[in-house]
Amino acid sequence: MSDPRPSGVLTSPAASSAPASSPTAPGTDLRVLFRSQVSVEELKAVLMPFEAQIAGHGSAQADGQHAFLKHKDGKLLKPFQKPPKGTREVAFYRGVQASDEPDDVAIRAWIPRFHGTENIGQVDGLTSGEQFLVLDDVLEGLSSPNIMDIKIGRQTWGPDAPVAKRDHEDRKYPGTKAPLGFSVLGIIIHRIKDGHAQGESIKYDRTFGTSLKTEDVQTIPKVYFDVDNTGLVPALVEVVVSQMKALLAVFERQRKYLIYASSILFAYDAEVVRQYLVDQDRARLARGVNLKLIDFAHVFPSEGQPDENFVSGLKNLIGVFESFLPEESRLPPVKSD
Ligand SMILES: O=P(O)(O)O[C@@H]1[C@@H](OP(=O)(O)O)[C@H](OP(=O)(O)O)[C@H](O)[C@H](OP(=O)(O)O)[C@H]1OP(=O)(O)O
Ligand SMILES: Nc1ncnc2c1ncn2[C@@H]1O[C@H](COP(=O)(O)OP(=O)(O)O)[C@@H](O)[C@H]1O
Repeated sequence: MSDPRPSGVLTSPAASSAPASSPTAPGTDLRVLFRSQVSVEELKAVLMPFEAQIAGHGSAQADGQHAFLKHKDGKLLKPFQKPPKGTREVAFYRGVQASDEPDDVAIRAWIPRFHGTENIGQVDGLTSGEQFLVLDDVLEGLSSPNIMDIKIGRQTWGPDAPVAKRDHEDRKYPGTKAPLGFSVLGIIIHRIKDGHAQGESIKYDRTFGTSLKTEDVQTIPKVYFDVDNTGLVPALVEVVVSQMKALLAVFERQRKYLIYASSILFAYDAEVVRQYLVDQDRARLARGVNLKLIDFAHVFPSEGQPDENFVSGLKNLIGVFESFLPEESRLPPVKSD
């Protein structure tokens, strides 16, 4: 991947959603950092490439340009997509975070915390900046994160999409998108070997998901939980399934949004699984699993309708994971009211 680190900084208070009196100490808060003119070297000392970006614009499996960045303080910088996608995504994060409506409060628990936007650009007198969303990193605190990005929905385009985009999207991931309503964009795992979680990672790029046949969908949990190497750990699958069911319950209830082309980002800590295999501490195992919904470039008002496209895709995905569990460990179905 080419080095996506910026070559300079553009201060842009107008683009930031942070209050003018950001309370964090200088040097630890992005808004403080970007308001003062800092050198390229200072900037490179606090911003790093984000190696765990599976999919999306700027990922290694796309063009590697305009990629996510990781700040030393743990936050992620996601490049702002061209309008209307970037503006829609920012409006969604702001709306959900500012609202007291029950649907928003429920959804808030399932999306990364949003910390406003920032601009980074050239310091050359005539600046041209790149705008970023500042987000919590779903992988924060996981020492050997095993991650998977699954886009939910048979329809992955919004009502504003031209016919060519609809057709192009509808043809992708043929084994899962049309028949089941989800697409595996990629997986990264850290293998547990000789009693420890390895630093080296194994990556499955989008060709895993695009070439997956409908009859082979059980390969998804098999690969993600590295079953050929670790064996099946039913407690781990149970925690993941119970989080998926809790997310499903929120989406069966909510009547505010139609969310197209968003993904569930699955994350668990292979190191925590290794410890679980030694001491069977289920509470710590559960704390080592984190599922969040990401990518809100195609969110539209639902005007009182349920988001059937999202709900049916997620139900099918839960079915795939559940049927991977031994019969006796399957969880009861979620009640929608
Ligand atoms: O080729 P495109 O133009 O449809 O690019 C897709 C992106 O659309 P955009 O260019 O932003 O309108 C598209 O972005 P959106 O979902 O439209 O935001 C995805 O990144 C898609 O990749 P995948 O389906 O997630 O594997 C991208 O698809 P691939 O590049 O993987 O085909
Ligand atoms: N909050 C986050 N925490 C950790 N990783 C993330 C987060 N948001 C996105 N990612 C990573 O970045 C990739 C692309 O994210 P996404 O929001 O889908 O970008 P795009 O809008 O360019 O498609 C995901 O596949 C995931 O690996």
